Amino acid sequence: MKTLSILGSTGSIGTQALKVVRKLNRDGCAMFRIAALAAHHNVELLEEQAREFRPEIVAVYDSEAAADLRVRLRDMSVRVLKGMEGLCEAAALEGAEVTLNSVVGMVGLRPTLAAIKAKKTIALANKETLVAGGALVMGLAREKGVDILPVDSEHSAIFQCLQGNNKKELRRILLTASGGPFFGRTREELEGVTPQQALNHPNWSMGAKVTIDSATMMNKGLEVMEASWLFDVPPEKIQVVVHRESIVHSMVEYSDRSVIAQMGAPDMCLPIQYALTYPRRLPSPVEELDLFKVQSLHFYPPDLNAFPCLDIAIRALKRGGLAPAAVNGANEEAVGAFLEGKLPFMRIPELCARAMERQPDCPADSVEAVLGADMAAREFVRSVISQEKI
Ligand SMILES: NC(=O)C1=CN([C@@H]2O[C@H](COP(=O)(O)OP(=O)(O)OC[C@H]3O[C@@H](n4cnc5c(N)ncnc54)[C@H](OP(=O)(O)O)[C@@H]3O)[C@@H](O)[C@H]2O)C=CC1
Ligand SMILES: CC(=O)[C@@H](O)[C@H](O)COP(=O)(O)O
Ligand SMILES: [Mn+2]
Repeated sequence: MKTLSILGSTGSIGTQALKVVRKLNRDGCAMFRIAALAAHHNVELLEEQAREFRPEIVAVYDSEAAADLRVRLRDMSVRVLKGMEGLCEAAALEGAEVTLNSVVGMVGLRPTLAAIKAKKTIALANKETLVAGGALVMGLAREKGVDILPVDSEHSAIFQCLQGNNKKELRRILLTASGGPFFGRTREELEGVTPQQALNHPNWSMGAKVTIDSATMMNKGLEVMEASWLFDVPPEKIQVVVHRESIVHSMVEYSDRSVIAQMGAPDMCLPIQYALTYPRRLPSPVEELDLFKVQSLHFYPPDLNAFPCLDIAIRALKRGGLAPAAVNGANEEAVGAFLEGKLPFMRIPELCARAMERQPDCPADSVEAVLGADMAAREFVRSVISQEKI
């Protein structure tokens, strides 16, 4: 029996994680107990999940929503917590062995650190945590002897390709990117795209923020940073390869030029389940890969002119310090504004680049420093939007 805390249980990754748990428990392959659930404000779904999985605590970031949930669950013996404190308590709950962090955004940083301090194994979907606070997270994980198991599909693929091989003999990582809904378009053709068009990912059904990141290719930039921290590989050894079908989830090349790929149907249940059952491989709800149906796989270099976010993120990683936190904060704010119709699509990269330039060179050596850079970048984006009355 493995006991789990799931942060972001109402989201795309969170609900698929509960699907995996439900199926494995029903099949009797592995038994999971859910000790804690957490989300922002979706109390309808949290109530449903709490009644099904009977956790000890449910954390709701929004205070009013927490009060509402407390009333809804008054017939149950469950503690309903609120705010960042509640999120951190859910992440570090005594008795839980694995904390799945699948909240979206920088808000995931403190709970990740709280879980590592409490020596939980971390199943990490929340890439923004590593992008902005990679040095803190990986440093603390090393100090506490805690495993960070990747959930992001490409990183799970790389992790799987590394099993049984010598990391010292790794030559490079080939990180695949779908290219998103706007693959093949020029920069000019991207000027007027709408949120509805950008939310139309060709291969994956995901939350809104990561879907827009895929459309700008900032997602791949964030993933280069995530891979660099997770596998301790410099940016020069990570090559982004556009692969339209999202069947090859990533590859690693060794010194002898052997390239090992991890493939499968594009379904997040697979990497989620591998992180939860690692090192075991159990039957999953993922459909069989039918190569006769797929027939051909395509690979292209990324177009950095049409998708400058990828280049901005790689430059931030090379610069180091608080530059990635600034880019990430600006991106979160700009993506939110784009989704609300307040910012044109191609201004996302422009504002991220400007936020990075404004960020002084300082080490990312404390949570306060990282959150400060994040906040400054967000304020910068907000001030540009309000001054220009976009
Ligand atoms: N979806 C996917 O297939 C993939 C996602 N990822 C990464 O996983 C993470 C989650 O993505 P995804 O599931 O798509 O996102 P969703 O938008 O679908 O879900 C986000 C989850 O985070 C919760 N949340 C948001 N803000 C807070 C907060 N302040 N406090 C507590 N909980 C909060 C939401 O709660 P509520 O519902 O109440 O708002 C929801 O449960 C992201 O970092 C993404 O990049 C990585 C690879 C694939
Ligand atoms: C499923 C997953 O891991 C996403 O992060 C995915 O990679 C997004 O697709 P892109 O390759 O288009 O960014
Ligand atoms: Mn990914």
